[in-house]
Amino acid sequence: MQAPAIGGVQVQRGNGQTIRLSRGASLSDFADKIGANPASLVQIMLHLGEMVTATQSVNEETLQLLAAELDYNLLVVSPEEEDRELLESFDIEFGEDEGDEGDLVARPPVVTVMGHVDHGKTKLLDAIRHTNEVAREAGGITQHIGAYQIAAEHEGEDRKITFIDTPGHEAFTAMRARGAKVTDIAVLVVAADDGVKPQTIEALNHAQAAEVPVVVAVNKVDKEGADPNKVRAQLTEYGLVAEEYGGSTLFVDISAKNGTGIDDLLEAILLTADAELDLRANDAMDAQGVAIEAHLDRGRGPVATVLVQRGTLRVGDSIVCGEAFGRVRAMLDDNGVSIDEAGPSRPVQVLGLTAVPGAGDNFIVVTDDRMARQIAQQRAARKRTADMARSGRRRTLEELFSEMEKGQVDELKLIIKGDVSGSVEALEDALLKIDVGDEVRLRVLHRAVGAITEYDVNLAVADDNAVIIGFNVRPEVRARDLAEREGVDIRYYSVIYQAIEEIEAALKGMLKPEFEEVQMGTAEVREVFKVPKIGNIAGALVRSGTIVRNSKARLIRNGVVISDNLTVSSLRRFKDDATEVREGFECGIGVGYSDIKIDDVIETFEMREKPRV
Ligand SMILES: Nc1nc2c(ncn2[C@@H]2O[C@H](COP(=O)(O)OP(=O)(O)OP(=O)(O)O)[C@@H](O)[C@H]2O)c(=O)[nH]1
Repeated sequence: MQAPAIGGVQVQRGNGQTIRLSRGASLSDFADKIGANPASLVQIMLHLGEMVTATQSVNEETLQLLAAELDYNLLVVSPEEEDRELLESFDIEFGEDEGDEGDLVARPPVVTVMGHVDHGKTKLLDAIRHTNEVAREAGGITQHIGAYQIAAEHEGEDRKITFIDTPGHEAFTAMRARGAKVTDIAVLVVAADDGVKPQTIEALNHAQAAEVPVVVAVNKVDKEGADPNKVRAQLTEYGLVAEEYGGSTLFVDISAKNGTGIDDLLEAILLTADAELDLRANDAMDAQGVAIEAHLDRGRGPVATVLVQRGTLRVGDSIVCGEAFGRVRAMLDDNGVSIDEAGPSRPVQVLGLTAVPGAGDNFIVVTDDRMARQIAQQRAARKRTADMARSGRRRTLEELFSEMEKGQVDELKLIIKGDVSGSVEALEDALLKIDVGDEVRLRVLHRAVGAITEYDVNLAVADDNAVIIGFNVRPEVRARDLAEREGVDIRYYSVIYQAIEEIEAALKGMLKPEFEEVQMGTAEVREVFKVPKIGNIAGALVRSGTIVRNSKARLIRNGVVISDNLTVSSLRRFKDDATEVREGFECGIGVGYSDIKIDDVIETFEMREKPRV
């Protein structure tokens, strides 16, 4: 075959041949597929006007550009597709093999409760469980396993409904970010005395994006000043028109506190399920479903709550769940009662896995332990590669801005977290006022008070390339890990005008970041000592990295920055001065600041010059 020169480089052309690459692949991966030299692909990209290194993960557009140039038909596969293919290689179809029409039986709807803070999600979930106490099996006691099932009477029939027992859209978003579809119906809780709030809309957006029908629970109608009709009117603006107003959404007035209206709400859920969804599953096949929640129990080992979506799960089954596998040793239902089998829509706690799966991981019953182990191991290996590629995949603020300049992105999505509501609001207002013409827009996806949580990071992942702004707050440990894994950009500020200046400068294309903060170490304060002349010294355990004398430091309490601009002025191991103390060791740290409390975290950092891309 003729191999023409492109920009002076000889590469075999594809003649329309199809190749497949995973999302976030590098030029090197591309080169592997077509048996070319990675360096020559780098040169071709340069010729096409893009500077990328061979190992850097590149976006789909770039891959397609290269494929078109070389005459290959490129299919970029998502992680979900890759997993589907992995399972297919074991002759397993996830979520598809529902059998013939005749094999399908009705299954209960799976419901998630969402809504604004304090509007009563938790109270409602408790109330629903409570109304059903009579139906509980003898000997059982309420177990919070992440989901529960109740029975409600509907048109003279006893019908079951499964509720996901983690209120809020955190769980919903986390699962959606992992491609899992768990919820059939969303109950949107709106307090009648408070009306529609930002998070009400956010929750609604999540439900609509996932194409999940919504039932509105207008809560707290017992309260003085409650105005349920106002809630109906407000939601009309967002496309939720109540049935009594000529629309198709069911609104139910309830009081989660007094337990009124709960039966009507359950009825509305079943009516919506019957009208809008055809919820059926094959209960005769090997079980498949999703992990909802999992943890490591000291006595019992990994414990996972799974939702069976199809088939019947039985004690003794070999299962694989994400990267965990094992044989079902025992199953417990939401009353803590040991059961032998669980059919579609039933949540059960499973014992016997080798590791703790992640929420949103799928589980599958396979023919034997060996197959379960192989699938789990292949997934783990693939995830390691993907993680490596991915940490470079999501774009940083700087890259987003450069794409905005080129007109490729016209919206910057932000998630703002701050220490007090005043500052969060002030920051949001100020940011939204930045005027850089019509081409680019700023959109705030979420703002709240408190440390940066896993939810925030998941939201940034689900909404592709949102940037998180931490105003005097820091991420929780798990959120930090997740952000690192997913490559989500988190920006820290402690002065409002600085945040505004940087974002404004950036939006105008003038951002020239030269220094970045690099975290060196964190230490947890265990004790506080008073030392004459020096002040308070923290007896601390180094949690991560290394604490180095004279480095810059800040003090964090409950995820909120108490003081910035500190310096590690004294550092001691036992009675001796130390220049540095590593992770896992105890030491005495003085930062020239007296308001230190037990459980505070001392974070040290360094300003490093940013490598130019
Ligand atoms: N009067 C009245 N108070 C209610 C009702 N439902 C909930 N509350 C109260 O409202 C407050 C918030 O209820 P929660 O159930 O914690 O609200 P939530 O939506 O789960 O809140 P977050 O978990 O913080 O998002 C609590 O003090 C409840 O007692 C109700 O129907 N009537």
